[in-house]
Amino acid sequence: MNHQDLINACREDWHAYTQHEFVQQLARGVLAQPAYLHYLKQDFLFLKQYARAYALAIYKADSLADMRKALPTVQALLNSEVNYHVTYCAKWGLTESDLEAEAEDFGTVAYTRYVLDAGMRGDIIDLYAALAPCAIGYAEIGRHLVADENTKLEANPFLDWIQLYSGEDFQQSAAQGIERLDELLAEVNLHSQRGRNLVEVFRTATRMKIAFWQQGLDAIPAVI
Ligand SMILES: Cc1ncc(CN)c(N)n1
Repeated sequence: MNHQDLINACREDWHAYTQHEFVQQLARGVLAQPAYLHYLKQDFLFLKQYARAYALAIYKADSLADMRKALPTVQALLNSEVNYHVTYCAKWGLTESDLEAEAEDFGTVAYTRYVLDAGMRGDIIDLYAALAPCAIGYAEIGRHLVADENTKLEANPFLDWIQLYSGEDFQQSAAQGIERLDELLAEVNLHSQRGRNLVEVFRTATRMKIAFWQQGLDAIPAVI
């Protein structure tokens, strides 16, 4: 099996994740600021936990060569994406201490601890299956948004976000992650118990991604 089998096995959830209303509003430049700010703060907390989970891939690897394969992504997360995120948040009036002081929302806790748990109780393939919807999904969203004629590319307050995830650096690092996942999945039969378990890990992580977008939208104060 390969990563495409994982996506095909949970098409509806995948669609709900990659075409979520949060993403549509961001693409049209109409997303309410409280939703975006909540997302940015939670995403900072997410990235820290995600880096911990990715570091688990080094712990779970059997050989030195496999340990090294996880290192570029851990480095990219800690030295590049998190730094970029902090700089980017400053443009929205959020300092690093604001980000650090933020409490983790329920969706952030549920999602990140699910990934850590799937990785800790399973092996390296379970871990990669739980990590995968992040990079694969954001790369797909980035590519789709720049290619879609309905995306507002001029005077869109969220253009930097679209450029980050459609950009060469992120696309390349996602492609490397997919290559590694496919290498590991090649030894598994999709229709075996093992294959079905991996689909369930991937599906659960994808459902958590839907909830993560939704918690951003839910942060918009109700108008009474
Ligand atoms: C929730 C989430 N998922 C994925 C990414 C892309 N690393 C992110 N920044 N935030």
